[in-house]
Amino acid sequence: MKSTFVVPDGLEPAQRRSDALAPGDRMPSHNPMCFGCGPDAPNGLHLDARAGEGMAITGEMLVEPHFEGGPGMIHGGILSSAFDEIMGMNVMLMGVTAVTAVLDVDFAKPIQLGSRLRFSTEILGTQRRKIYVRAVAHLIDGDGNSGGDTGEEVGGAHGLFIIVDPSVHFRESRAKSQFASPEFGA
Ligand SMILES: CCCCCCCCCCCC(=O)SCCNC(=O)CCNC(=O)[C@H](O)C(C)(C)COP(=O)(O)OP(=O)(O)OC[C@H]1O[C@@H](n2cnc3c(N)ncnc32)[C@H](O)[C@@H]1OP(=O)(O)O
Repeated sequence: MKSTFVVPDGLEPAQRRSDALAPGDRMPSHNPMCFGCGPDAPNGLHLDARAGEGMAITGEMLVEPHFEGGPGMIHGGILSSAFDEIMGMNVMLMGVTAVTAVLDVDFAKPIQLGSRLRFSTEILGTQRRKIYVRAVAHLIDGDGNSGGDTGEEVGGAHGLFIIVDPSVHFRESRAKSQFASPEFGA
């Protein structure tokens, strides 16, 4: 992965919450209307994420026709959103609420509409409220059911997430949401 993102030395290892999902379990959406993972978001990415081993998760996504940027190609903002979401879901393994402060994306290869992408992401470590995450995206091989990451690597990303108190962070915005949750202070 090509990147100028600096991951500091001496990070603390991230701790998986004691009741985190088992490897292979589907990760629930944190908000049904979320553009990235929400099943009810009409034009969303509908990322399907699974818990992995340790501090890793995986996710899959179909590059839908309405994700077009250049002719026949994925829009760069869509790939960025997918990385943002899958890394944000990765952070949920820790049992904290965190928001993205920095997103660094390597658009390594063009991605055509109709492709299926597989994301692999892991938490690199923490420093106070900061959580450092890295992800890569591969094309899923032609048979459509490999589920592996043996296809071509088409992108990579780093994210810096900051732990927040959801009842404070979403206090003013939550009334605008179509989804109300006690976690957001509703
Ligand atoms: C179940 C519910 C799920 C809830 C949500 C799950 C979402 C999943 C996926 C989607 C994720 C998103 O897109 S979230 C949406 C996009 N992101 C946002 O809207 C965030 C908007 N920005 C903010 O609200 C704020 O800037 C924060 C919260 C990120 C930081 O503000 P703060 O709380 O005042 O913290 P602050 O003291 O400034 O910084 C804390 C530490 O982070 C460092 N830091 C802060 N920003 C940066 C930065 N840009 N670059 C480098 N470092 C930074 C500081 O130096 C400091 O380090 P040190 O002094 O400790 O060294």
